Amino acid sequence: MLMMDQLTHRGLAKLAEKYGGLLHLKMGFGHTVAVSSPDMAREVLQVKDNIFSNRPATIAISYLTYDCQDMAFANYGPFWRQMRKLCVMKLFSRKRAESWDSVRDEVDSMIKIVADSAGSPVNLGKLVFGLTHDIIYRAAFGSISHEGKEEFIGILQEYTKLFGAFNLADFIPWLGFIDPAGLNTRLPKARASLDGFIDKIIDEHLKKEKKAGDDADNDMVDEMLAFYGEDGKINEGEDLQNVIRLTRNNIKAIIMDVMFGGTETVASAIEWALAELMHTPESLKRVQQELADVVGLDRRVEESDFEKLTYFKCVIKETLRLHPPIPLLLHQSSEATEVAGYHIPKGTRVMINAYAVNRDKSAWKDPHTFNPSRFLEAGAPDFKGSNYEFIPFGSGRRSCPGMQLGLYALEMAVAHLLHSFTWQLPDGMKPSEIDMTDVFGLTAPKAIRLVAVPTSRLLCPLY
Ligand code: HEM
Repeated sequence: MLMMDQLTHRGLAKLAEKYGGLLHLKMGFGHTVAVSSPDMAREVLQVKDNIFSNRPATIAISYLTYDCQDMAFANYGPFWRQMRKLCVMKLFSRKRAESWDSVRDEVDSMIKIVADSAGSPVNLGKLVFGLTHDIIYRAAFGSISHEGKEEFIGILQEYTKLFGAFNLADFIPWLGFIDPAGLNTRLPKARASLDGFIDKIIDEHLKKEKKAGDDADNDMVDEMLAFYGEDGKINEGEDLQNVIRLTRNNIKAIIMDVMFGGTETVASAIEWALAELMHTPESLKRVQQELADVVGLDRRVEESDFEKLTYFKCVIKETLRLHPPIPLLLHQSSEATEVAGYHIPKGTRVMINAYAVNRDKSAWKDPHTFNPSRFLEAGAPDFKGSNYEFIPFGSGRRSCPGMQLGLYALEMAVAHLLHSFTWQLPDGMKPSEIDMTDVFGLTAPKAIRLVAVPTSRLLCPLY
């Protein structure tokens, strides 16, 4: 218990250097195992994927997800399977134009903001966190006016704090009365705020009359309301319309999954990509030269250019390797099993350290150096889930269902910021002086926001 402050992605990576890729920690009454090497990650995420596909839920997570009525925290089983199908086929599907449109529109708005600030320092970190909140808020609720967004972000921030707060009762249940963080009062208050906020949105959507052919404008709440039923039911079967009935709690919990899955992850990756490029000016020069050669300076970059932007794609991969937005993947064993000859009891909490795996020194040359060119080599690993030395989106059953949407937003934002502007550090700061530390939470964003001065680079108007 006295090692709690070492149980971050960095602390566990350090412990793994001493004790190896699989280490056991006994905390209170629970067993925890940390996985830090590609071989061990393969054992857990591929060989024993069926056993390690549950999620550990703390008291706060269970309470805030209405007893795991969502997808991200539901245990593996028929309920999770149908919820995941709903997410993949309906909510995150490329066919649902609203989400992808919201990425394009919000990136456009961001470029306008930056263009208007040309010549002055821009807090890029703050800007891109605002961008991803706007994208996901609009994809979920369809409200272009952003009305109520600030209130909702306040609720999200309290949820993030509550998810991450240390609670002794998670380890020693009968010590729940020792509550220094005030969780026993903060949890009901936070959930009541969310109830008030989303119930209102659901009611508005229920009242809204839909005209035939409106489907292309459906937001995520519309999509889920097509499966709405007061009593709720989830059965096995192929035809989702017949087997799924979602309650309000399901809808609220899934909205929170999307908010947590899709905002900080993408924002921290955008900020890290820009920070790493500014930290290594030769890479920044090379990627901007590629954009100038492939796209030209007389127009803005478009999605159709991406496949020709080979080095740019390597920059995105190298960023996700060094800074996997979710550094620790949390799984739990559903039965007793063995990994590499070691006994793992049923119910063991398993932390797969994507940060340590992506920097494993037997898999990567100079693992801590930002070197996008490593991905130009033939046979370089990809992040689709079958190379266990590179797992920014996880792998197997619980891997990220929002990968396509997340990558789209990440690539659009970084490509536009790099192609449209030249970036300089403020007040004569040197690249080596950029603070490259991170903070540990559900994600691992930059500890100190990146600030840089833009100047327009294009010969055409930006908007
Ligand atoms: C760069 C962007 C993103 C990265 C790097 C990322 C990464 C991940 C990772 C590592 C996991 C956990 C895998 C595991 O436990 O083994 C995950 C799960 C998840 N992600 Fe993403 N994600 C991104 C974007 C998104 C977006 C845009 C959404 C939705 C709009 C999303 C929704 C989810 C959900 C719902 C889960 C839980 C899946 C489950 O438990 O079955 N993610 N993501």
